[in-house]
Amino acid sequence: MALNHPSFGTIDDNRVIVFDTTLRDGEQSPGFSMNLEEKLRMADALAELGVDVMEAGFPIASQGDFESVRSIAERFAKEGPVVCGLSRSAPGDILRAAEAVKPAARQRIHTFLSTSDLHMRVKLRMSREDVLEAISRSVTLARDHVADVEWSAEDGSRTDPDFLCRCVEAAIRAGATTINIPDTVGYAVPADLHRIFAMLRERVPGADGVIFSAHNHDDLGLAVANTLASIQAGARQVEATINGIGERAGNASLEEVAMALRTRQDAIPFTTGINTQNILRTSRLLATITGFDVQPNKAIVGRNAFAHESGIHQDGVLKDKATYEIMTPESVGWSTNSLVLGKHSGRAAFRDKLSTLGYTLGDNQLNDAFRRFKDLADRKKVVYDEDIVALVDDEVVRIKDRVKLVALTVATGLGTRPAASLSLEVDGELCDAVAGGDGAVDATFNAIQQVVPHRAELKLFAVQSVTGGTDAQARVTVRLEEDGKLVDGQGADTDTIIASARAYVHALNKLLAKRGRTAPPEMAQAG
Ligand SMILES: CC(=O)SCCNC(=O)CCNC(=O)[C@H](O)C(C)(C)COP(=O)(O)OP(=O)(O)OC[C@H]1O[C@@H](n2cnc3c(N)ncnc32)[C@H](O)[C@@H]1OP(=O)(O)O
Ligand SMILES: CC(C)C(=O)C(=O)O
Repeated sequence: MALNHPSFGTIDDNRVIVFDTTLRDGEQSPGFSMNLEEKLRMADALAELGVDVMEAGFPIASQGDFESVRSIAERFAKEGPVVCGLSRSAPGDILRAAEAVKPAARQRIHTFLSTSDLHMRVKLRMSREDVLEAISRSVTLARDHVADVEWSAEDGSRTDPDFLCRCVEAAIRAGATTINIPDTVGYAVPADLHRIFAMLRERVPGADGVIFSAHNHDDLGLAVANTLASIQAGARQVEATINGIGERAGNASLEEVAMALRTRQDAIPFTTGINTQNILRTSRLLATITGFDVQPNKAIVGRNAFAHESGIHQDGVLKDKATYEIMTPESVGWSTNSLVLGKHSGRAAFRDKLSTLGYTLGDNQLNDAFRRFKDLADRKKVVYDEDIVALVDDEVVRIKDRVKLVALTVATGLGTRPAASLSLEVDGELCDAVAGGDGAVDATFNAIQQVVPHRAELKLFAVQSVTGGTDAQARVTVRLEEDGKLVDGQGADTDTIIASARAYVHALNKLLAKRGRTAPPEMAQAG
């Protein structure tokens, strides 16, 4: 049956109202306090996102909170979401909330009181009868000020079912238009909430004239699942926060609930007014304002939510995105998905990355470059595009080399003379050498010179870091001069000494090429 609501008029049967509480429960996350200007920026973003109700704060909490709610209410004085202020059942709280939300075109007072035996006995020190009376008084007072009143049974999911029915009945009789049953401590499992909402709708007189609302905390990681179960049992308002922020482990994440509904229309056929393309932007704004980034694996808005690293997935996505993406990245505001190259990647993604970087390699070159890429990925946490460019440039120039670096070990330390032991393949023949030097690089170059004696002088030795971090690749340039001919060699590796050896060998290969491809390199005795 379509409902008639003071703020929304007739609400379609399959429409779920999104009640955003980022600025109230979200702000209860330790360290997430926002100042007035930040709250206003967030409020604008939430309005653009399309939330139906914005819980702007808890006006009695402080002068600052009152002014934030009041300013947000002024911001939406002509149109915009319903602006809501939270209050305990105390008259002072309710009057303060009423004053704060007053400028808004559509105003709501949200008043709450604990109903579980534990909370009533220990925290409130009130009897059941006291609580029932306080519910009637507080909701009546709130209704004297606004037409749209939400009442919440704090710790509702742990409340005795019969008593919960009596509390909800009292709130409806006093004029509440929305009844919220919070899982305040994140204790419930989906079946619990399903049972509670089904029970209230069946047993409480007047239940069909109000909106039931779900407000779930994530202490067991079930906030979103519990919210979806509540909808399936008849809740038509969901309370949620951007990035799932909120008291302790947080609240149900708004973006996850909205996208679960949109993606699984077949299972939960309900709609929201959320403009999903704004989700990422809103999430990022909140992270910027609070200084807390979401974790990379966070659903929908985490850096990895649409990133694929493993070869089998990347191959699938390149063939058809639907193989591993259940929604499009564009639908929530990402410009595209991403294939991240790492040690689990395969040739398909590597080839695709090379082609976006402008390289077309033959099969042999590709295989050699891929082997080196895997080797690099084993040693380096993140393989950036710059790493691939360095690696492929290195591979491409090396493909016809006559001298190849096969193995290198360097021993160095305080108080010992560095020694390098290496193996080179020269025109297909394996040659070993051991040499000392005035440093690890010097020893390495001396060992190379033992295998391939030459008259060339070292003119330049330059080391550059390809990316940041201690696991970054070093790109080394070596310049040699022989008989007035200058050659530059490049080498890249996460190990600076290996990169140096590669660069030196590369320069030597160029010298050999300049001497003429038929002339054999002067080779020392293998050994
Ligand atoms: C489940 C939730 O998220 S509820 C919202 C939680 N958010 C907040 O608490 C943030 C804002 N809170 C505050 O700024 C302060 O706690 C205030 C201003 C509300 C109250 O501050 P104080 O008066 O110093 O009280 P204090 O916070 O120490 O204790 C809370 C009091 O409220 C009472 N109380 C708690 N819930 C309710 C309620 N729904 N209705 C009436 N009284 C309540 C408690 O029993 C306690 O009363 P007591 O002092 O007589 O024992
Ligand atoms: C005030 C209520 C809705 C609340 O935040 C809770 O119970 O978690």
